[in-house]
Amino acid sequence: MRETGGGVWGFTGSTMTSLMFFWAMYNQFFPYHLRVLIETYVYKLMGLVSNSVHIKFNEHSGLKKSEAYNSIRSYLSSKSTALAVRLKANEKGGGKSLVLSLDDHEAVEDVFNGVKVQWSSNVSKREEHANASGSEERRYFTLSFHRRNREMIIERYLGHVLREGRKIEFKNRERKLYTNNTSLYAREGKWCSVPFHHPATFETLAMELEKKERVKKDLIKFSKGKDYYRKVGKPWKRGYLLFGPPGTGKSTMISAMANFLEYDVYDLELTTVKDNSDLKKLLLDTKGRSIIVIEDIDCSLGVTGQKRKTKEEEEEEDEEGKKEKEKTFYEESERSKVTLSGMLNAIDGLWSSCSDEKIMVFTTNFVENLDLALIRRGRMDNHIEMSYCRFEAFKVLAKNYLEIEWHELYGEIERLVEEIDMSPADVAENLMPKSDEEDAEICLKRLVKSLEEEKVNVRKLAEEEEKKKADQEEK
Ligand SMILES: Nc1ncnc2c1ncn2[C@@H]1O[C@H](COP(=O)(O)OP(=O)(O)OP(=O)(O)O)[C@@H](O)[C@H]1O
Ligand SMILES: [Mg+2]
Repeated sequence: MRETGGGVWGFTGSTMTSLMFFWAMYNQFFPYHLRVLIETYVYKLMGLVSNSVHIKFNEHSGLKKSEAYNSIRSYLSSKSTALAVRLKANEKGGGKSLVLSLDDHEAVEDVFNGVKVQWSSNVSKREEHANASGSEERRYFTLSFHRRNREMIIERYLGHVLREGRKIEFKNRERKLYTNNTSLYAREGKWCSVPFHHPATFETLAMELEKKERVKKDLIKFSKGKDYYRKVGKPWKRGYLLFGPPGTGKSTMISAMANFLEYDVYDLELTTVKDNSDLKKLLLDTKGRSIIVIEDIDCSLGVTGQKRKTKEEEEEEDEEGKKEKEKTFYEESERSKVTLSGMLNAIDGLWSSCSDEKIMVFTTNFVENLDLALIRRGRMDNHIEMSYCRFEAFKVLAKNYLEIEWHELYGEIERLVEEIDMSPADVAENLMPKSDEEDAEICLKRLVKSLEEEKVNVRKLAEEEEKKKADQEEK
């Protein structure tokens, strides 16, 4: 692909300047309807004498922005940054970086399977009516090629351009965190988004390496599984249940997953969902390549009928007990009328009605409180336990917070963390230097002290428990 702003046509710089001057004058002084008439006849004349085929791609199709136009722009931007002389710079991520694209009235050549095509970026003024965006400028790309290649270009090249363009668009887009929390910013029953910039990655996530690798492999398999899911007749979705005590990294893991796959995140706050039908609408209103998260789902399941039951409890369950399942998730919340069955329907309805790549994640501190129907495989396919900080996880945290791989205190710390249950959040807090004077040794010693104190506390509690038991037995 090479730049054809002037050289390809064999024009000298001054001829080019004259042509551009002529073009500007033409746009300035000829009324719109006259230009349309002239252009129609010029095109017709050119069609009679030329072997070229031209396809026009408008920026707007009807009231909407054309997705094809956007994909073509992204495709051409990847080509033209290296070759075009005149580029346009657009801000991305609130001005943090720039995306370059082909400037107006600029053209570039592309080669596909040995066939040359030319793309030009055009803009014309339209005084009569403003277009859908309210602007009076009408932008479009024109693809020109020899008529003998018509079939190949239309059937293969265009598909290639749109596919590649979409990939680039996806990479360049600003990722988003959506919320339906009305008390924050969203309108009731609607998503509202902010830029998603969480720094967590799998490298900084503290957990057993083997488990971490398993999760990563699972995610890669899922994201590349479009054809596989189609082959086996399954909607392209996957559910994850993250469970474990507070501060073990469940929320951090979600951010790491989103960063790893470059997905958007939808944080679904069930308490603000009015009823089952609103829940369904919200879920259907989510885009593909996203993670839909319901945090602390155990807190939403205060209804006894929804808990996992023992055998005796199951036997005791009468008709009334069964009806409990239809009770709202949020008895304490007067607004939400979302029920368990509504939730199950929304999840299944969502998955079966749109096959975009979507991941749903539930987190809970008390997995035993959840209804089996909610977390059965097929709904929540992968159950991941986030556990207390053991030595492998500690090493990751020490690397993150202190930038060290080894220290003479490691032996003692290994013995302690394997014995004492301390969450990665608490370990991380101990490892974080509190001032510039604190070095790695001070932080590690603080951790050792904390772990030993915890050990004493645990022993004391166990002794008290035993004493209580003994007292009760005596009575
Ligand atoms: N496994 C981990 N790896 C790295 N950092 C962690 C991990 N677990 C916790 N942390 C640190 O502790 C903080 C709290 O962790 P996080 O919010 O992910 O825990 P959680 O399991 O979601 O807790 P909760 O059950 O209370 O929601 C995080 O901001 C992070 O800094
Ligand atoms: Mg959390």
